Amino acid sequence: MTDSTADAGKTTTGGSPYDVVVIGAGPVGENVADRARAAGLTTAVVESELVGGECSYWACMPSKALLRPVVARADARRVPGLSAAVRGPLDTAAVLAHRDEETSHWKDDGQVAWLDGVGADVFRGTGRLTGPREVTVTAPDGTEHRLTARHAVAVCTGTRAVVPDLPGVAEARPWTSREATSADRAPGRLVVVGGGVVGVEMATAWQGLGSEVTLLIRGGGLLPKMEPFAGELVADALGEAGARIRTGVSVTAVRRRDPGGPVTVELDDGDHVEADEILFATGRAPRTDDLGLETVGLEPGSWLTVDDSCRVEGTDWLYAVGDVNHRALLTHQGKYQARVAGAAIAARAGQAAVDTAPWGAHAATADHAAVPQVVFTDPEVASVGLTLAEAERAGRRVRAVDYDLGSVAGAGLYADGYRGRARMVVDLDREILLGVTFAGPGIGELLHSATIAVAGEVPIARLWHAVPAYPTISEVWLRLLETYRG
Ligand SMILES: Cc1cc2nc3c(=O)[nH]c(=O)nc-3n(C[C@H](O)[C@H](O)[C@H](O)COP(=O)(O)OP(=O)(O)OC[C@H]3O[C@@H](n4cnc5c(N)ncnc54)[C@H](O)[C@@H]3O)c2cc1C
Ligand SMILES: NC(=O)c1ccc[n+]([C@@H]2O[C@H](COP(=O)([O-])OP(=O)(O)OC[C@H]3O[C@@H](n4cnc5c(N)ncnc54)[C@H](O)[C@@H]3O)[C@@H](O)[C@H]2O)c1
Repeated sequence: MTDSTADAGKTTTGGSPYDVVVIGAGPVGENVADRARAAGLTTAVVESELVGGECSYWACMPSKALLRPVVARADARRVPGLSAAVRGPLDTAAVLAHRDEETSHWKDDGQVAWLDGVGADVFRGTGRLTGPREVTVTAPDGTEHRLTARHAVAVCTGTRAVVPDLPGVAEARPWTSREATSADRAPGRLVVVGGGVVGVEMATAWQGLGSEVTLLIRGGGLLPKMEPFAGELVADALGEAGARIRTGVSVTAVRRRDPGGPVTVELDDGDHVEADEILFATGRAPRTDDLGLETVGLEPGSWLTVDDSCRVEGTDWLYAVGDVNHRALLTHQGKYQARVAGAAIAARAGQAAVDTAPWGAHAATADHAAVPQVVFTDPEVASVGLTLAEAERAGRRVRAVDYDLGSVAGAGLYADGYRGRARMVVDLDREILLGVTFAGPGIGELLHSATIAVAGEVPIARLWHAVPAYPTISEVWLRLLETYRG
């Protein structure tokens, strides 16, 4: 590992230029560096917090560690002969201790060692663009180090949580996803604002770990970007678990008079809710406000618009990969973009052919057509591609085919009284699938079959020959195809 070594307050210029400089060592920056190194390009990576990024320490990993026992218990409670054995509460302290293990106790030695292993030089500090192909790193001790890039700078700085600017919000010290994933105890009462993925996952986790959760939704339901039945099934299960869900309400003010005391949440219908903590799960903003974008003619604080090779429009050297380009705010999709962008940087550096045609080696085409996502709630929700509403908005001639998952033999064996639903959105002109959504216990691992069908544009006539094993939940594929064929 290389560190910035200049005297405090001084600026030093790095030795020879690197081929590639990556700003941000989250999952995406790590993978851009890996691909660049694999192509033989010298690579520097700049990280201001922990190598591994939001995903490893305050997002995917800790949230799933909190959710796993909650969902496993809900599943077990639906198995005859097992349910009585899992009636009691979870051991919250043990769950939190396991979460701490999964985050390596918020230490990044393992991930730094991995980057060392791929041969990238790691610079600790905040990276800022100070001109074309130039990044200045300010180390924690204030020293500055200037890096130059021969071929590419890749911005992989991710996002931060957005907290609405409401009266009293700063004094109330609300939770964002960071506190919700790293808290060392379950609050007695937790208000969650926002019914997107973070809101429903964290409501599920903390309700299961012993908090009394109230979910405040300004719209009509949960998970508004997905098929409507997904949010309805999750809302039913959250309600049965004891959470309160209030739709059509907005928070107007938050008050916490005593720093150790309760928080009062004022609502636009004149009512209020009292709680011990309030979590704002109200979306994300790009971490580009302090990135020196103005030095290269771009707007500070903006999402970085890129082409399909993840190159920022109007430049031939600047790439923006992962959350920061706003294409698909998911770890696996950002890592896919990193593989594409890394290959494109290497091809352009070597003046080799660049294939940015749809589904080409240097085009992140799946971002438009086949983004998979699993929401790890009870029940799980898994989707890929377009919803019916999205396909209709795009002007496609489509038909939605639905099936009650509870009627599949494998689902009945999985859980007593299994509740769930599946939908495939069929492109009637090409007879391929544009999107698939499953909502039900244990369906997360089913998703990749749908991703292959959608990304592969597998004709329905051929899917008919992909025979699901009996008696698994995946037999829903057969039922969907039979329903389509009438
Ligand atoms: C609660 C929660 C749960 C989630 N769960 C999932 C999930 O289950 N599955 C999934 O696919 N996605 C999930 N996501 C989304 C996922 O976390 C992001 O898509 C992913 O982290 C994006 O990776 P990234 O590398 O683009 O950005 P990040 O992970 O945000 O990493 C960016 C890195 O850049 C660094 N950085 C920022 N600015 C600078 C700078 N100027 N100089 C140097 N370094 C800088 C940051 O410190 C950080 O380490 C979740 C998100 C949240 C909030
Ligand atoms: N399992 C997963 O894959 C997973 C888990 C968590 C997060 N993520 C990703 O992280 C990203 C961020 O998730 P998120 O849930 O923070 O964002 P989101 O955009 O999905 O949801 C935010 C919700 O908050 C609502 N909202 C915004 N401002 C509000 C306000 N002032 N008052 C009330 N409600 C308000 C929005 O209408 C929206 O429904 C998403 O893109 C998501 O895909 C993925």
